[in-house]
Order: sequence, then structure tokens, then C-alpha cells
Amino acid sequence: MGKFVVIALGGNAILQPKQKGTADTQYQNIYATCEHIATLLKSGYKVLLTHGNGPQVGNILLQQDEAKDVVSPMPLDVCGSMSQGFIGYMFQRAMRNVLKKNNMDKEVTTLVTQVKVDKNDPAFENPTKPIGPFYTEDEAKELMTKGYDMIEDSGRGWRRVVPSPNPIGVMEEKSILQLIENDNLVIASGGGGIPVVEGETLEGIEAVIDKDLAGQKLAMDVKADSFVILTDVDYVFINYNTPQQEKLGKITVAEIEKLVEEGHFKAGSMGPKVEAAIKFAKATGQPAIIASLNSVLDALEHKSGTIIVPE
Ligand SMILES: Nc1ncnc2c1ncn2[C@@H]1O[C@H](COP(=O)(O)OP(=O)(O)O)[C@@H](O)[C@H]1O
Ligand SMILES: NC(=O)OP(=O)(O)O
Repeated sequence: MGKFVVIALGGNAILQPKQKGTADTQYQNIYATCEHIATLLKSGYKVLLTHGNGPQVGNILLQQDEAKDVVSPMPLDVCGSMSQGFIGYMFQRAMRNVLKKNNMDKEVTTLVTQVKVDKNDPAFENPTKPIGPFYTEDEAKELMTKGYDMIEDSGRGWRRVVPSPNPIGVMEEKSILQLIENDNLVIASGGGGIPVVEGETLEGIEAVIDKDLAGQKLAMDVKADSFVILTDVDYVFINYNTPQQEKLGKITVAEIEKLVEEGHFKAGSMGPKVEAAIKFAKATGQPAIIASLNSVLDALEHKSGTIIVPE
């Protein structure tokens, strides 16, 4: 198997549910991630990185709401671009520091990336993407009276949800390919990309694209040898969070599709990851992996994680 991998890193790897979102905390988490990426580079892998922004974009949106009487609030697409910029900056700084420590040298570049969506996507009528902090049920009920859509997020607490339309195409695909050709470690399509709608003009639209689905499109566009989704669990489980919970190791597309039909994977968390992995494996004949950041090298060697193979 070739060694060009697209890695989709969960927003939780950058800011965990119980952590305060200080700049320092997020930088430290990103630095730890970059140490894993350096290990991959040393092992001969070529990496294109995309990342989530659920916690960050939700926090930025909250800041807009809180300060709305003194500063004009920015819409959600602009908040998405802010999250791409700040997370990309932290990756560029941390990655350069890690490379220097390891006596390695490489250009690290973040590209502000727009991703096309359909303005008639049914997702606009049914918000599913959890963003921002976690709330108690009482707090969530209070926020619902203000017009927020809220859901319970995988047993971890309540969160605001926003529409998450399907990614159709990456606007900056050519620039990404040029940067990769020039041996850059590229960070692109952060937070699933900034959602834009193409009519006579290109317009931003208020939503948060799922970074796993956008990452899968990106991985196919750049013809990656494998697509790796890194999150905070070591495996995909069936009967998750129940006494019957069971981890999934190597599994074929047909087998996991059956489990999807049985309803094992929730919208807004494991559902889109499994969907993205299936799409990649089916379309390319290459494996897609869902694993934890700490086991990324083992996962690429198929020794850990959930490995979805075409057959
Ligand atoms: N079937 C499942 N198997 C494993 N984890 C699951 C499952 N269903 C829901 N989850 C939850 O999905 C979470 C990962 O999704 P998400 O929070 O969107 O991650 P990230 O921000 O890393 O992309 C896990 O922390 C876990 O709580
Ligand atoms: N945009 C996105 O999918 O972010 P998370 O991975 O943080 O949910």
C-alpha cells in the first residue's frame, strides 16, 4: 500500500469536553497531535491534514452572541473561517516546533478552504451538527426557549446543533494539489470547509460541514492511499455505551453497512465517520480507518482501530 494519507482529526482532539478552551490548552493538544504526525513523517508517510472545529466554532459563535450589543456579530460561515485560521495557525506553529525538535524540515501551510454545498440540502431543515460547549439538560431547555436547537450528544451532555449540509466540492482543490506537489504538509478544509453556495456569485451560508465527509471528498480528490479518521475512541463499537458494547476491528464495507442499517452509529458523532469511511473504501478500493490519535501508526499498519476494507 502507498503511504499518502489524508488524516481527519476530530475537534475533540484539539479541545476535549471537560477542558477550558484557553489558547494554551488548545496549543498543547495540537502540539501533542503534531508529535504523532512527526512520527508518521519519520516512518515515510506523506500527510494531508484536515480537522474538526465543532467545539471551537461553537465557542466563537457564543462570543458573537454575548458581545452582540457592542460588536457586530459575525455569521456562522465567517465564524467557520475564524476557526480555520486559528486552528491552522496553531498547527503551523506547533508543527514547526516539533519538526525543529526532531531535526526535520518541511513547509507547513494552512489553506483557507471553501466547500460547495447545495442550498436546497435537506440538512438545512434538520440541524444535526453539535457545536460549542456541553450543557446540562436544564440549561439546554433554557437555551431552547431562546430558539437554539439542542440535542443530547452521545451520553456526554447537551449541545447546540446547526445544519450540516453534504460537501459537494472543494473550491481550492488545485491550490491544495500544488502545495502537496511542492512537498508541503498541508492543512486544508478545516472544520469541513467554509460552506458556500454557487449561483451567479459565490455566497457563504450558515452551517458547519462535517469534517469527516469533507475529508473523504478531499482524500478522493487528492487520490490518497488511505483515509484515516482520528477521534477520542480507539474503535467503532456496536451497542455503544451499553453492557453489550463490542469493538469492531477489520470489517468489510458490506458488513458495516448492515450495522449502519441496524442503527448502531449516531448522527453528529460516529454516524458521519462510518458513512465517510464507507464512501472512501467503496469508491477507491482502499482502506479507511477510524482510530484514536494515540494509536495512529498502529492503525495505519492495521494493528489497531476499525479498518474498513472494500471486501
Ligand atoms: N458506535 C460508536 N462507537 C464509538 N463511539 C461512538 C459511537 N457512537 C457514538 N460515539 C461517540 O462518538 C464520539 C466521537 O465523535 P465526535 O465527538 O464527533 O468526535 P470528533 O470531534 O473526534 O470528530 C466518541 O467520543 C463517542 O462518544
Ligand atoms: N466540523 C466538524 O466536523 O467538527 P468536529 O469534528 O469537531 O465535530
